[in-house]
Amino acid sequence: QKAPESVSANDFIELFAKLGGQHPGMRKAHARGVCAQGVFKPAKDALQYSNASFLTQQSLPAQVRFSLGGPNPVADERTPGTRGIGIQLSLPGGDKYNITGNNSPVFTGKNPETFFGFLQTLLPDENGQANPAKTGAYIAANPSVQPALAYARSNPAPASFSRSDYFGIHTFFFENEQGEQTKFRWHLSPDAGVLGLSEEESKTLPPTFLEERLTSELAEGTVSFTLSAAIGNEQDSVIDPSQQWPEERPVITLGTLEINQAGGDACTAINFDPNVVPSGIKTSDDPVLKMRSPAYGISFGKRLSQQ
Ligand code: HEM
Repeated sequence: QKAPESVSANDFIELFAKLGGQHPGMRKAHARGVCAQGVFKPAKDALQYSNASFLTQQSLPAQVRFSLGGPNPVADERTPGTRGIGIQLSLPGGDKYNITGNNSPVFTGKNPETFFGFLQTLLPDENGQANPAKTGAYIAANPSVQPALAYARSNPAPASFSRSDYFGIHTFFFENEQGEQTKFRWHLSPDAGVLGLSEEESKTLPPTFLEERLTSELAEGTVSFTLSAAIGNEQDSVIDPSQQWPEERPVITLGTLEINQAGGDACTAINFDPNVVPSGIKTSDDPVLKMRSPAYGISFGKRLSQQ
């Protein structure tokens, strides 16, 4: 029932394989997904907090990947659970800004150890069976996993990648000319509105429908999202991704993401590590955010060499 004292990025990669099998050449998490391309049009609101030069641009090219959480490359898309987005903006001068989030505002645990301990309870027992009692006991003993699990229970499977919210979860900072920092958490919301899949509709769909649905939506027009940022207060946690900030925080618009094409493999060679940020944006010391760099790096290296 206790989280391990320490875990490494490689421990995660090995645990993902134990939970979901070996899938050479695939991402070790969020294995199922679809590439997309579009443009990001920055809004000017954040210029009051940040000297990030990309905010003054009209439009930036965006490489995108929508995905399902977990290591299973043929995961059933009709079931509720994690959906993700990776966005890589290319800035003038060659810098990149990676914006990678999930359809939950909170993470399953206050640190990598707590998340790891939770995942370990999902491994089959010596008799090859799942042990929900073990998972239940762990959840009770580790309250920081509870908000994310509660959110997941109330969140139906999205009807489309274009009809889900995505959240950055971690705290980041805007930084201005004087080096002053303002903490924020980002949220990407679909301009067509959030829409969950009804049970009835899910019965009529094949296990994989999200790529085709996105492609047909794009045949009819652009799919767009608004990226916004909640501005944190003194007391809002910087390092704990399991704690949601209060709803009433002021929100500013960062820009609009317009997707205009999907499919292909342009995103295969992209590592959407969210620690890659341009000047004017800073990462926080959230230990989960920090763990993502080495974990994504290992997965990226392995999958590009067909491991
Ligand atoms: C300890 C915590 C975490 C670990 C160990 C982890 C691990 C991984 C790994 C290994 C990949 C595959 C990377 C690649 O091969 O390119 C991945 C992808 C991804 N992760 Fe995480 N992750 C963690 C936390 C998070 C959090 C907090 C979020 C959401 C805010 C998130 C969202 C995503 C998304 C959206 C992708 C897919 C990116 C793509 O399409 O390439 N992960 N993660």
